[in-house]
Amino acid sequence: MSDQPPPHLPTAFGNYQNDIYLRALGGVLPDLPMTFAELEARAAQALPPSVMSYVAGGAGDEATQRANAEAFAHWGLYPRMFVGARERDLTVDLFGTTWPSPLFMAPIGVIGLCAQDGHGDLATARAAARTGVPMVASTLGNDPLEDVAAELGGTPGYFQLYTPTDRDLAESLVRRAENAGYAAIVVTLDTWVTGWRPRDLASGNFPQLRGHCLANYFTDPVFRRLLGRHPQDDPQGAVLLWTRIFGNALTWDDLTWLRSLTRLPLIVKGICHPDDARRAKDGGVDAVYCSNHGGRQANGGLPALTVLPEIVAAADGMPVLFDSGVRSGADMVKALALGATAVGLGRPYAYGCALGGTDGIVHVLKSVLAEADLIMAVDGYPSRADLTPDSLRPLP
Ligand SMILES: Cc1cc2nc3c(=O)[nH]c(=O)nc-3n(C[C@H](O)[C@H](O)[C@H](O)COP(=O)(O)O)c2cc1C
Ligand SMILES: O=C(O)C(=O)c1ccccc1
Repeated sequence: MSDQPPPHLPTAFGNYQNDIYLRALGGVLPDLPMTFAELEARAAQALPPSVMSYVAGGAGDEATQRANAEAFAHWGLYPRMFVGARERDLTVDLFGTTWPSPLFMAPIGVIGLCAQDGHGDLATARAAARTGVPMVASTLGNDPLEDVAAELGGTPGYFQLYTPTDRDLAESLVRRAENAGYAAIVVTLDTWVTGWRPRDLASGNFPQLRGHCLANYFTDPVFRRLLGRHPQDDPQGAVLLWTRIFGNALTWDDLTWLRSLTRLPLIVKGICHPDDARRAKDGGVDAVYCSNHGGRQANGGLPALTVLPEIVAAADGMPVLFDSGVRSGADMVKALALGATAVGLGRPYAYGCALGGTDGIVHVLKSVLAEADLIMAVDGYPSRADLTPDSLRPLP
């Protein structure tokens, strides 16, 4: 059999579909799930219950978490015919770099624990290297940020900063990220304190308190100075110190300092009010990141997708990154149509990691991209620029 795809089947990202059908002709069926529902169900069987609870759970009765995903169903894409969208261009330029598509991996602090070997951060970076899908590496890694960066190949990585109370430690983390080659700093604003998470509370489950995912702190010279000894010599003291310095309730006055920390592009994550987007822009950030942390932090909030158009309007041409509730290529296309510059995938790739490490993540990324690409093909939107709010109609 020729390995050229039949001409009526898609090219580019949609090629993943060809791969699957062609392998099936050779008798090999996919061993990884093809839907989010199955991905989540199988991850629940593969992961230790404590890790599954932490990843899948959210704040309160998880109404906001569910609403994030359901918000996508309130929009439908108009199909357009006679467009001949034989080739799709999903590329996007961010801060002078061209990404192959607007999809990226959102920071997930316990991704390390999702992999069987405890190195999910490295698995994520390797998936980024294999797919070209950029990764935002969390402060809360199981492997040091330098080791993660070393696995990225040529794919861009951003470093997500949880701003500690100690400014020297914040600066040290940022300097390390710069030296390791990260291309932007993402400061997360909505998680200086942990939200009310009943699933984890019921089992007293908080991985960091057991010393997990603190590698960036334990390897940091400023952290070690504050601790006064090597973290290995005092693991309990090290975790205790972490609980004291982890979160800083920042105010707008701190933005000047944050901006002064780096010449890399600065992105603020957790922006869900247009006034905050405007003020962040005035404060010199390079992009805002519209997200409600996947409903993990505050229940009773607005779905992130619902506020996205207001954030895009307020950002007034500045890039807007988006996540919270993206489960499929269709979701990705809708977020783009509502004005997102780039779209972050969260829990789905964590489940992929749980089921197959790097291969599992690559499968999830390729599936989302293939579906998005095929929707743009079938519905006649050959490029991101063709996807506008007018491409969507609200459902009753
Ligand atoms: C298990 C888990 C850990 C997370 N850790 C971080 C983190 O360290 N830093 C951060 O900015 N966001 C973190 N997030 C939030 C994600 O970046 C993203 O906003 C969220 O997953 C989007 O929601 P969704 O996964 O339901 O689509 C985490 C999310 C999950 C599920
Ligand atoms: O679990 C999270 O979503 C997360 O990012 C976090 C990190 C540290 C403390 C609390 C929550």
